[in-house]
Amino acid sequence: MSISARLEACARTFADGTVGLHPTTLDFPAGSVTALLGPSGCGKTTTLRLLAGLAAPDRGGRVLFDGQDVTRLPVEKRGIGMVFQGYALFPNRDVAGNIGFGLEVRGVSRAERDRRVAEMLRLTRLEGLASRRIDQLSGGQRQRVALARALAPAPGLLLLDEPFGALDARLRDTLRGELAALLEALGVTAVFVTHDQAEAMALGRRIVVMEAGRVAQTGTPEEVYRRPSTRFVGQFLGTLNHLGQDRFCRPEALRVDPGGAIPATVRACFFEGGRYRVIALPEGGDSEITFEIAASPPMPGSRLRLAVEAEAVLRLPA
Ligand SMILES: Nc1ncnc2c1ncn2[C@@H]1O[C@H](COP(=O)(O)OP(=O)(O)OP(=O)(O)O)[C@@H](O)[C@H]1O
Repeated sequence: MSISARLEACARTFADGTVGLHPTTLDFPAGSVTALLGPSGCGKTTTLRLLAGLAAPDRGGRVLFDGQDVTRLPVEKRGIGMVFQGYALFPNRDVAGNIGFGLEVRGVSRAERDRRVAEMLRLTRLEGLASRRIDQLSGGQRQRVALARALAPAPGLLLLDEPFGALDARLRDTLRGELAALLEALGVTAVFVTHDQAEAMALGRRIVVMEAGRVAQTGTPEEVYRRPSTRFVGQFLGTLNHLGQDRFCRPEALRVDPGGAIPATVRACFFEGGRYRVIALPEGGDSEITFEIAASPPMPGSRLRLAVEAEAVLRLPA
């Protein structure tokens, strides 16, 4: 059964006076998948640790699970699953032994444990590897074992800290897709930390963008990408073209148009598989802008005119 979680006026100040998180209230509805996204040091891990019970909020802050105050409940009593960086699997246990660990600790019967482990092996596509030792697995397989181990006791809340951080780009893509499908199938409330905007968009039904220990914006991937509330959020979620003053737009809002209002000189053009990405310098402007075209790449040095969709212009304060 998935649970709802809430951080209420939670702040976290460290012994040396560093503020990891300013007072923050955040809701994680039952069954939701939320990405905590932001640059290094913005407070993502601190937020996750407060949910986990690995850190306590400053006075006045409360952590609620299904409306119940769990602020003082230790991590092992919170009924959560965790996949943290480094995932620390037990090297002296095989795959099945790792996955079944949490169930063993809880005193689950042997038969039920075997049934649950088999189900997890199937869900994480590790069938056939049950009796392999951890050091005989690839990075991606280890990551799946860590996930299966966290999910085996059917936690109400799953917390993941940069779960795919150590893996190469292709494997990350594959695992991301698998994790999205798995979370959907299990309906578990999940919160994961990432500094990778593509990962946040691919996995999170909801993104919480953080900046300097505060929540900068919360919304669906589409909302935060298309309607960023600040320049920081806009820039963090992808390319943001500066059109002058407080006007900005995404690359896809620009198109080549002989009658367009923006004359520009092409600086560079990159083939990106399905399309070309073009960098150009607007006449009289000092910041380059980026747009995309499907065919007929322009030569560097050539001049063209660009039109911008009026509805797609973003007005963002500095
Ligand atoms: N034990 C600590 N003592 C003092 N400051 C700390 C401590 N732990 C974290 N911080 C500081 O709190 C801030 C938030 O840290 P946090 O680990 O939450 O960031 P993060 O967004 O997860 O970063 P990263 O992506 O680099 O892991 C940072 O400025 C960090 O240096």
